[in-house]
Amino acid sequence: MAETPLYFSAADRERLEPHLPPPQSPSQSKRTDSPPLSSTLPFITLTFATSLDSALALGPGIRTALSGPQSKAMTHYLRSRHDAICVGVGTAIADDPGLNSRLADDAHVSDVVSVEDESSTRHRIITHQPRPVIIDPRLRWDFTAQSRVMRLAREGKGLAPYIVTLEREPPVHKRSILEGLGGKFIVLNAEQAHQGGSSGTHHLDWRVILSAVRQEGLGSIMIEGGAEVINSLLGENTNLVDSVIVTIAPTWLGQGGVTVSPPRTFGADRPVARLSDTMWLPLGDDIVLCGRIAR
Ligand SMILES: NC(=O)C1=CN([C@@H]2O[C@H](COP(=O)(O)OP(=O)(O)OC[C@H]3O[C@@H](n4cnc5c(N)ncnc54)[C@H](O)[C@@H]3O)[C@@H](O)[C@H]2O)C=CC1
Ligand SMILES: Nc1nc(O)c(N)c(N[C@@H]2O[C@H](COP(=O)(O)O)[C@@H](O)[C@H]2O)n1
Repeated sequence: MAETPLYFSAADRERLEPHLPPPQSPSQSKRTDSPPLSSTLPFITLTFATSLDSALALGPGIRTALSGPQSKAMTHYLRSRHDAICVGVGTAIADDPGLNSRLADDAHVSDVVSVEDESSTRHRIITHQPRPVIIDPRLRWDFTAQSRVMRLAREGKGLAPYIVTLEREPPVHKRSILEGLGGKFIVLNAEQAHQGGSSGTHHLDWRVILSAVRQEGLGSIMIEGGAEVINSLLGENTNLVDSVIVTIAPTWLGQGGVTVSPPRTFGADRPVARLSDTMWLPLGDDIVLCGRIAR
């Protein structure tokens, strides 16, 4: 079924600009005073949609629409303004996500081409697509050529993922699907990647993950989720985060949801993290909160 076109106005783009990475191509932004990209890490935007009770989804494995059409368009604009889009394997398994930008072309996006899908229907799409990056240390995601992100890559509407893993020898048939579409496995060195040097856990040092992303030539990354990813970045890795953009939907999902609530890294008497330089952008029924982690 055809999706409603996603439009994001020029005025709202201007308001978001101070919270976005430096533009990489002329069509991505009008901003010209951008600082140079860090050489070792990409610009990192943490972004997700939450309910009023801090839930990302109704429950584990349940794909849950929180964003309305306007804030969804904002997210797809963000996708068009980053080189990469990252989710944990839990999200890849639960959602079978597309992880592309499906923003409708308009006067403000010049990177537009016309493509034909498998049913010979023509679509106009933007050509700057983010590279999906899936964090999957033990290769739990049993993707196929029909997984949504692979189909979109095949149709020229998105890019095939880079899968960050510790598994040195990913299955040959998986490698062939991935590489046939332009994706790849990024195999990390287990000794370097384990936080605290303990290779008994599957918890990897975000700095190592993100350096590997940067080494692929990706200068900016939006990290969308899910809960485990967001909680670990807000809990003990806030120093890595350049910008936070949260869509708040006026709904309560109720108990049992997949929630954002980072661990108390500084003890029980201090907040874990707080935003400064905040900007609130109402979009339809939702509100989008932008800010930086207060240092
Ligand atoms: N509302 C929203 O904006 C979003 C909602 N979601 C929802 O979140 C849910 C999935 O969340 P979770 O189950 O928490 O899964 P998740 O997507 O956070 O993935 C967790 C898994 O990723 C891997 N991982 C993450 N960080 C790692 C690290 N530092 N080192 C090594 N491995 C790491 C591990 O294998 C871990 O089990 C889904 O229901 C999805 O729909 C996901 C993204 C955005
Ligand atoms: N911004 C936002 N709003 C919601 O309501 C959501 N459920 C999500 N989820 C994230 O978007 C991914 C799905 O993307 P596709 O539409 O399949 O491209 C999902 O996997 C979450 O990362 N985000």
